This record gives sequence, structure tokens and C-alpha cells, in this order.
Amino acid sequence: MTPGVGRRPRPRLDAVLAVRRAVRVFLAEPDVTEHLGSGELFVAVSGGADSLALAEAAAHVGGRRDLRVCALVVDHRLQPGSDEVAERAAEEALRLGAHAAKVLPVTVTGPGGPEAAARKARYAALREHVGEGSLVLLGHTLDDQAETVLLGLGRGSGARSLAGMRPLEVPWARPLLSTPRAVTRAACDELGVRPWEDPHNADPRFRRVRVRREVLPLLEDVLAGGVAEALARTARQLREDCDALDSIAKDVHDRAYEGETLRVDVLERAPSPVRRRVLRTWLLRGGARELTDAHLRSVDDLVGRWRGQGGVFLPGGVEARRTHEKLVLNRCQPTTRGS
Ligand SMILES: Nc1ncnc2c1ncn2[C@@H]1O[C@H](COP(=O)(O)OP(=O)(O)OP(=O)(O)O)[C@@H](O)[C@H]1O
Repeated sequence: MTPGVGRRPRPRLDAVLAVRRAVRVFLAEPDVTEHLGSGELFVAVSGGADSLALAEAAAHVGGRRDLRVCALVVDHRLQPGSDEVAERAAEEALRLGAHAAKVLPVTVTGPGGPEAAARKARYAALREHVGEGSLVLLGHTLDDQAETVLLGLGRGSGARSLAGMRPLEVPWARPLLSTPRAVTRAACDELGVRPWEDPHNADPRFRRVRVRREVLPLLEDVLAGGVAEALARTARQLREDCDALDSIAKDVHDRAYEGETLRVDVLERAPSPVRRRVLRTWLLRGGARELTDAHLRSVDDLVGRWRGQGGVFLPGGVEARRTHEKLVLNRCQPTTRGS
């Protein structure tokens, strides 16, 4: 008999192995390991390719580390039949090796449009279910990170938003931020899984969908590839820079803070980007809301471009003013009509 004849070809599992490797490396990070003490690991599963591939990898890697892996599926109850979609996702997660799976139905209400309200309800339900001391793995991929960075860039919303999503923000953990979406899709193919396609993911009314389907492919073409990786790399560098600046700003804030005011002589010695971080923290704690870059620059001018100007009025009903070499915050009285 010819060697090999009659033997079944082994299925290729390259993508499955790549996702497992990403999860294994992530779980071995010391700042992640310290949160695995409960012995339980949760995976948020939407039924899409990313989170199903993640659930399989978590069950495989977690099982070898004596972790009990539990899939959590949030049913937003926004479309008829959403309960069946959620049940199917939970069953699929069990089939892929999760030790347990649970559907969490939520009621989506509140401001900001259905997408934002659904996200808020989803994170609240997940957080409430897992309580303290455990991690919830989320299936955000390299491509999600690239989209987040591009959207932030377009909004001009500053370094913090260009820094993208963090790998670890307890209880949230994102092991797949360096894994392309194409790999999670290929992993599902290799596993024989048919992921659920969220119709919103094809709806061009959502900016993120157009960035995914139109902007990124065009950029990849014009810049000859590697754009998603480059954006994710930029996000990581900016995150590290932001963290360093935040820690310097915290030190300046602690030295400048005196009885709810800020000492101008301490602020003057810090560079403006550090000062604006200090001011942001101080103003938000003092009741200011929805601060823009323009607000922060106006308050910063009380230090960096001082020429005796008056106070700066801010959303949230507060006024920042410089007086006797200190920045002080005054709460403004709401004006009464006719007075
Ligand atoms: N209904 C849900 N229930 C539980 N977790 C969810 C749900 N929707 C999203 N998530 C989690 O948040 C991550 C990112 O969500 P996002 O909406 O970007 O993903 P998706 O495209 O809907 O699904 P997927 O990432 O699984 O392909 C998901 O990978 C998953 O971990």
C-alpha cells in the first residue's frame, strides 16, 4: 500500500492555533494572571466570529490551567427572535468547550441612541453577573482597534482616544487586540462554526461600518497594506505615552492642590499638555462636565497666557478664575428669568 493512502487528511487548524496562542500569551501576562485567582474565567459571546473563536480558545487554554470557563451571552431584546440568537450562541460556546454558558436578558433604555444604550446595558449586565475578582474576555480584534483609532482621529478627540482600547481594564480583558479579524473568521471555518452575522455590521448608516468596509480597504490599497497593524501599533505607543503623562500630571496635581484650589506657581513649571491634564481632573472633580479641548485651553491660559483676564465659564455650572496666585472654582447660581 502506498504510504498515506487510506489515511484521512488531518484538518488544518492554523487559525485556531493562532487564536489559542494569543489567549495563552495574554493569560500568562503577570498583570492578567493576578486576576485569575477565582479559578473562573468569563467570556462575553455575541455569537459573532470573534467571540466564538475566543470562547473556543479560552476553553482550551483555560482548561489546561484549571480555569472554569463560562460564556455569557447578553440578549438585548431589541429584535424579535433575539432570544433564539442568544440561545444558539450559548449552545455553540458549550459545544466549543466552555464549561458553562448563560444568557443574560437586558432591557435597553436611556439616552444616546439604541447602539449606545445597548452597549451600556450589556456592560452593566456583564459586570453585575461576574461581580468582583474575575475577568471577562471580550473579542475585540486588531481590526476593531484600527477602526477605533481612525474614528478617534476623525473626531479630533485627542491622544487618549487615539490610544484605542486597552488590553486590560479590569474586569474587561481583550486578548485578541493583535489578532486580525480574518484569523478569527478562519478559526470559525476550521472549527465548522457558522457565526451569527449581526445585520448592524453591514448597515452603512453606522460610521464604524463605513470605516470598516470603505475607508480601511482604501487605505490598505493606497498605502500598500499593513495599515490595521500600523494603527494598532500607534495606539499602543500613544497609550504608553498617555500613561506616562498621566502619572506626571498626577504628581503635579498633588503638589499644586491646596484646599480645593490649584497653586499657579506649581502649574507654571509644568508644560502645557501636563497642565491641561491636571486641570481636567481638577475641573471634573469640581463639577464641570463635557469638557472640550477649547475649554481646557481657555482655563490653561489663566496660567500660561495670563494678562489679568476674567473667569472661564464651563458646562456643569462652574467658573474657573485666577485670584491671588491660585486657580479657584466658583459654582455659578442659575440665573432666574426676569432678574
Ligand atoms: N450580545 C452580546 N453578548 C455578550 N457579549 C457581547 C455581545 N455583543 C458584543 N459582545 C462582546 O463584545 C465584543 C465586541 O463587540 P462588537 O459589537 O464589536 O462585536 P460583534 O461584531 O457584535 O461580535 P464579535 O466580536 O463576536 O464578532 C464581542 O467580541 C463580545 O466579546
